[in-house]
Amino acid sequence: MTESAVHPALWPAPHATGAVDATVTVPGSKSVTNRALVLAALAAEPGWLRRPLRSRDTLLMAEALRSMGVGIEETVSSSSSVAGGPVGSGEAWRIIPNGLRGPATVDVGNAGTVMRFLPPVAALADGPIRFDGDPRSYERPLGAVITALRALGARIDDDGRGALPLTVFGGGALDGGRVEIDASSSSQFVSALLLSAPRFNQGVEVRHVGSTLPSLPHIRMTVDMLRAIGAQVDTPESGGEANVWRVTPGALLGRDLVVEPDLSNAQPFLAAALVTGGRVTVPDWPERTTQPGDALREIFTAMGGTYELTERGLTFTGTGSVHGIDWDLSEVGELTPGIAAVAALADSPSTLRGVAHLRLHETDRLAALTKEINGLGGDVTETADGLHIRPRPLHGGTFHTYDDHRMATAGSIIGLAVKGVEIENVETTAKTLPDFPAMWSDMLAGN
Ligand SMILES: O=C(O)C1=C[C@@H](OP(=O)(O)O)[C@@H](O)[C@H](O)C1
Ligand SMILES: C=C(OP(=O)(O)O)C(=O)O
Repeated sequence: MTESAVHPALWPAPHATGAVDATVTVPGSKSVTNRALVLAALAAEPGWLRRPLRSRDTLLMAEALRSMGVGIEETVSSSSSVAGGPVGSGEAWRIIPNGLRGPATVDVGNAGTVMRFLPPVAALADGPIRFDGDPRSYERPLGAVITALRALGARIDDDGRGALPLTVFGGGALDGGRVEIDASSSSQFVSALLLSAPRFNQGVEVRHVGSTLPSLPHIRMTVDMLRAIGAQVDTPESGGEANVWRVTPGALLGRDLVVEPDLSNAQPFLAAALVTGGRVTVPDWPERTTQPGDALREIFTAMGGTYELTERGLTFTGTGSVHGIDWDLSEVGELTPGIAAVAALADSPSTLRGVAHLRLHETDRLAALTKEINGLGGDVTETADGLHIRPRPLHGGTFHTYDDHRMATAGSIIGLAVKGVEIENVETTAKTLPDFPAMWSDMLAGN
């Protein structure tokens, strides 16, 4: 949780003078876009990705795959309808798989999906692939993936810390087989091994052996997307053993996929409806999804709002009061900063549990939320696996973000209700939502 060495300009978080009433079109899901890119790169034929998220994390993924030889053409599509529903004109990426090869250098930035999903892909490449990234990427856990890949036949050089930087010496193929992994610090370890596994000679059997496993919906997303592109996957839910996933080797199809809006990035806008007693509609909210953000319907309802899911999308309405909650967020950890921000404005205390692994996210999110909300006059304490939040009258001040997009959006939610909040480095939202400041102002202007 180190503060930025340089202090970029402060962004005065807009204060809401009344109830918001807006429709907010949210760009595509980071998690879906980056999985789709990996799967399309491993496929046996070209594929399309429509309405992909264009943000730092997804551009880093695309660039990394390109550097390994994959063709990714960015086009503006004028197609009026594709499988999955009408799309109108918009951005589309054509992905043309090719023989994966090194040498290449991959910049992972601070993207968990890039640093975890790509080393297995690199193991399939012909030649060395070096991985490097932001200083924080050196601290985020990766050791379990490195160890698992070595057990599956990969050659990897790292500096012995089980983290970046490292080089994967791809041999053009990987044996695969059975492997045990402790994924209690990130579900992305399991997703990483499963995503590339159809291309391993023996596929994979991954057994999670840790005490807890966070973000299960993200593992379900991996499995669903693998199946949709032609892979055979056995899971605990499909009658297999608990904590064991199996992927059979086989060719992947070229797909035409429309990316759903990022429901976790919809969070600050729904929160705005909740804390201002207003109304926000997010078009194209999927009826069925593995995205954890879908849980906001239930969580923000428990915090005092109501919602309607219609063909226009999800309309979330605040009632004017905001309540505290006692909630296990282990499945939906990435929603914690936004929930904590709303909880700090509630009429009763909250306990957020099950998210110890957030200490290893973009920053130590439990420490950062505690420090920044308390810096505005709040009363937050860290627990072993979460936060206790006792709402207090808050005052203005600087909200530091520690290069964490979700800290920036969390501070903005508080700024709606508290005058004089200034967000340090709001540009960090570019990780997954580059237009956030403009979208936020437009929402307040009722557009
Ligand atoms: O697989 C994914 O796309 C993600 C999984 C989760 O990671 P953790 O399991 O490390 O929390 C989530 O927090 C992250 O934002 C995205
Ligand atoms: C934890 C997150 O990202 P990453 O994919 O970098 O792990 C997040 O977006 O909240």
